[in-house]
Amino acid sequence: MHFESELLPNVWHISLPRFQDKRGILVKTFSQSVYQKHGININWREEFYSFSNKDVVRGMHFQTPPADHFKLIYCASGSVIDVLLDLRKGPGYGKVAHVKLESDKPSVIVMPPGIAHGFRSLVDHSLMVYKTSTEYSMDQDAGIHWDSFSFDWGLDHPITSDRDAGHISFLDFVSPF
Ligand SMILES: Cc1cn([C@H]2C[C@H](O)[C@@H](COP(=O)(O)OP(=O)(O)O[C@H]3O[C@H](C)C(=O)[C@H](O)[C@H]3O)O2)c(=O)[nH]c1=O
Repeated sequence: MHFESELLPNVWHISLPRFQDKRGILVKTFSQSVYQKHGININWREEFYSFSNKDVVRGMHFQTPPADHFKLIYCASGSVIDVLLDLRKGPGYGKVAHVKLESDKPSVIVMPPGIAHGFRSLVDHSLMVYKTSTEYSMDQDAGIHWDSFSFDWGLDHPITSDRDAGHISFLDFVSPF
């Protein structure tokens, strides 16, 4: 595992080893000792996954305190443009980072509380896997409208949930982080 870079302060992009042979492929996504060496020592409490078809946009999601959490994500199949919006008060507030996640070149993103996360699927059946450091809390499940901050998703009419279409604009957001 190679800790590539900090996409935003304390947001890690980690490239993963990918072992291929005539049977197929094996990818290791998490190793406690390797992560601990880089100061990432999280008690992951939940894991879940989603499939998304081409031009689906999910996000921008985050959990507010006291359910705010660290989040680990990776694309196990397909490819997405992953987008991160910094909601933490301070000089980095509003900064955006994005990176292509694809199963052919596997990598993981680990983000701390205060980062809104979303992605655009580039193909059908993109499989996104998540770990979080808190258990899901519907009352603290919040979002910012995907098209309300400075990022070009490359399309005007993505497939979104009604809920995501109704999130507040980033301009109206007041950060609790
Ligand atoms: C995450 C979660 C969701 N749900 C329910 C809530 C909704 O009724 C339904 C779908 O949830 P949502 O529309 O929030 O799913 P996504 O839009 O795929 O959200 C996910 O993708 C974006 C990009 C993220 O970063 C979020 O962390 C992640 O939750 O599952 C639960 O009951 N438990 C859970 O832990």
